[in-house]
Amino acid sequence: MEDRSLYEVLKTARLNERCAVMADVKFRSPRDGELIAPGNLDGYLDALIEGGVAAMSTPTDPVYFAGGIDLAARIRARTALPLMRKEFFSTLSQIDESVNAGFDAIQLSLNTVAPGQVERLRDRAVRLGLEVVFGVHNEDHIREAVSLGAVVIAVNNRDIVALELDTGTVSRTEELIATIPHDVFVISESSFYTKADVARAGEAGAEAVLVGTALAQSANPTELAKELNGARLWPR
Ligand SMILES: O=C(O)c1ccccc1NCC(=O)[C@H](O)[C@H](O)COP(=O)(O)O
Repeated sequence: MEDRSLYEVLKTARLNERCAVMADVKFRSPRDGELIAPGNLDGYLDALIEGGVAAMSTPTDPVYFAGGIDLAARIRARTALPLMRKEFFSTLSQIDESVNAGFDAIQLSLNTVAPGQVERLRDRAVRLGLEVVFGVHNEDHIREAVSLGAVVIAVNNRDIVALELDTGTVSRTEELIATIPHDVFVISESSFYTKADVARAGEAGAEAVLVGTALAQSANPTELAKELNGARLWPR
């Protein structure tokens, strides 16, 4: 029986008072161009695992992020860590596809999912056993996520609607986190480069950070992951 769970990773982080590091396996980004060559994927994943990342995500959008279900399947085959899908979700078939590809969780970013679609997508995901993370970028999104019964909220420090071309930093998480109920786990996403950035997320009370570009651009992703790991998580 599968026991991979992103929720469990976040619960453990809270228990141990240590901010977990999640790796976003992002092949390209609109801001930075190519990040991971598909030919280097297996070695890159092994380096992340050796570095002690607690979970992974991957954007499957082919247009802006050069991702895909085929690449996700390669990630799934290489690691037993919890794996979350990032996508511009709009159809129920994408949810079914996520299960078939072996994802454990999906992120429904409330600024990208069409109004009225969120409940349908969430209900299908829950019914099929996927964990659901609500992606937010402002207080309105947080209110909406809470009203939808969120267990996990991901604060994206950058604006995905602007394809993350903006200059958002962890300060967005610091500003918004007080409006998130204590019993909801928080992932702070995007713009993490240094140990000091992760320390700020931990001090704000985020159970995890999601790191993509910095790991992909690092000459030594294993060492960087180790360096980012272990930040103190302060109670909210
Ligand atoms: O966040 C989404 O909903 C999303 C949907 C489709 C494609 C990509 C998406 N997000 C990408 C990210 O959030 C970032 O890649 C991730 O936080 C890592 O950021 P960084 O460390 O700054 O590369």
